Amino acid sequence: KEKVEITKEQQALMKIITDAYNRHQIPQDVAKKLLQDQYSAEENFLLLTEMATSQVQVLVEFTKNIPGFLSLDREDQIALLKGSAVEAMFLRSAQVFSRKMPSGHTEVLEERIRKSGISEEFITPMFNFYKSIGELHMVQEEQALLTTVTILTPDRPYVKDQQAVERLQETMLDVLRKLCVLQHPQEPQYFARLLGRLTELRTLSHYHTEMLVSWRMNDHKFTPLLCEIWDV
Ligand SMILES: N#Cc1ccccc1NC(=O)[C@H](C1CCCCC1)n1c(-c2ccc(Cl)cc2)nc2cc(F)c(F)cc21
Repeated sequence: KEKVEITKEQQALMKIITDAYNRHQIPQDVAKKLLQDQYSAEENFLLLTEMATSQVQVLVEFTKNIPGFLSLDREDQIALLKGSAVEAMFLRSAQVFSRKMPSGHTEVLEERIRKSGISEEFITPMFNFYKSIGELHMVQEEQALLTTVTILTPDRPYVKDQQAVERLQETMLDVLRKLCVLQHPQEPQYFARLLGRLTELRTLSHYHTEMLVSWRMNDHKFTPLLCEIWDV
């Protein structure tokens, strides 16, 4: 049984990424708002576009702290951001949903989201994903590294130097793999399960345009940044 050991450099890398991930989070907590009041479909849609817009802004700031990201070709940096923004948003939403809350709060939050204006057909796949993320009980380092691995996906549209992105992603995957073995020694398949969630995440993200345009209201307004990032 080979001894899994995180090197000093990998330890430093993990700290940089986890600190940046925690630093670059949206200030106002959307879960708290949703738990406090019930909003109309219009108000919820506006809240979503505000959350998503600031989520993209914090994502840009976060990527600047990924060692090696700024050394990538500038256009490839943009392609990676554009290609991962929706997945990062659902990953963040899943992590918000999976947070430990006082008893009964998760149920209220789920109910509020079910009634927020999202079309029925997307509710089940979305909550299936959220619950499968919750079951993993990720530590914050795993959450930060999983988001980083998602951003560093080489086969996003328009990425020119895929090898450079692949090298960076492999560096992060190696740290994540070791961390999973050390954090979940009783579950050798944990790392594989974690990566399996990224497949579910990509599938869910394919629905995002449909989810937005089918929000139960008329006249869906988007911010210019969201028009850039979302295919709306
Ligand atoms: N965007 C975004 C975002 C960024 C950071 C943190 C949470 C975010 N998510 C959000 O604000 C939305 C709210 C926005 C108001 C109306 C109800 C959903 N959201 C989503 C959800 C994101 C997208 C799409 Cl199409 C459907 C749903 N799944 C959530 C799960 C949670 F537990 C949670 F609290 C909030 C959640």
